[in-house]
Amino acid sequence: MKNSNPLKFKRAVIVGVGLIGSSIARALRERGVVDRIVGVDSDPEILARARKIDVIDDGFSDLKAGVENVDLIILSTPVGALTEICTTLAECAPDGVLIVDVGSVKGVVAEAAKSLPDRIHFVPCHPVAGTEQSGPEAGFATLFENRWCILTPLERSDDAYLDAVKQASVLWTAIGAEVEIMDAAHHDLALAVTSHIPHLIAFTLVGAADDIESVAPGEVVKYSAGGFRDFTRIAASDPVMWRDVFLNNREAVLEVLGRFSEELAVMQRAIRWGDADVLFEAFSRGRSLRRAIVDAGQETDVPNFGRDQSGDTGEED
Ligand SMILES: NC(=O)C1=CN([C@@H]2O[C@H](COP(=O)(O)OP(=O)(O)OC[C@H]3O[C@@H](n4cnc5c(N)ncnc54)[C@H](O)[C@@H]3O)[C@@H](O)[C@H]2O)C=CC1
Ligand SMILES: O=C(O)C(=O)Cc1ccc(O)cc1
Repeated sequence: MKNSNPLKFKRAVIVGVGLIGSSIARALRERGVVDRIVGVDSDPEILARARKIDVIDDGFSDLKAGVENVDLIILSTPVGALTEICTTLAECAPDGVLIVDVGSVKGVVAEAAKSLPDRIHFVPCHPVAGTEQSGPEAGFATLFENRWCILTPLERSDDAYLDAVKQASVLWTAIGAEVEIMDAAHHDLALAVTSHIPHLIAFTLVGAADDIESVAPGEVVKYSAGGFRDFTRIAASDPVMWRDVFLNNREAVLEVLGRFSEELAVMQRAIRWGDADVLFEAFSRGRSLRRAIVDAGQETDVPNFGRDQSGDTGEED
């Protein structure tokens, strides 16, 4: 089933037809990269919904049935499901097939991929693009445009595998992403800083505000200011997906959390003792980093960011 043209696949299967899976399906279709897209999902209702909006041509609850005759497999389930999926694919994936995943953690994916024989080419990937929403209706074709996709190739150096890494890279480029290659451990530490801990802080802050809400009923919602609203958007992210991220990136997250707690203690002390310089210095660093991100064009401009009511993006020109 090997496809000689990296930009044209005959039949792709999306395993997990949610936000990311459906966004990839839409993007692949729009760019003419695949002829036919089938979906596999453990939830039959998701398959029915995805078919209704034409994200997939056909749907299967059974992974074995779904991967028949495919030349591209895209795994877009929560990361906790990947080990079992790989065990199944080891038996039933067609020879020479390219597999990519989209998981937010990569060390665990490399472990899961160890069950696969070398006749199957799995290239772990992480598109660093998304929203707080879930499900097939939430996806959109432009999600990956001008966003990074990090590839963390397995420790294989045979030609067939190196070719698969190139194909994966071309695939992401074809749907608008910029590709970077790094090792899985580095990825997991970097993303703990830039994504996992920020989500943990948002979940914790919003949870704490909800507790305080019971002291002053209605006030958290009534007086929620822009900053808090931004946190609530992030805290609205899928609980299954994020449970799996924290269960599977424990070491890196705990390392970064330790550093964060130290910084928080410094701020606590500065506030207690009225240390204006420490506070000013810390807040200035925050502003500079934000400017660097905006200048690099990495600020997301996706719908439903909860900013449309006031029209205020909180952005400086
Ligand atoms: N949401 C985001 O912003 C981003 C998510 N990711 C990664 O993408 C993956 C998917 O996330 P979303 O699309 O947001 O989730 P989602 O909840 O929208 O979709 C996940 C789908 O997988 C299905 N599923 C769960 N277990 C399954 C199994 N064993 N077999 C088949 N289907 C199964 C669910 O029924 C659901 O339809 C996760 O691994 C996440 O870490 C990566 C980048 C961004
Ligand atoms: O919605 C947001 O702010 C995100 O940060 C989306 C996101 C979630 C998980 C990822 O692995 C990558 C991107």
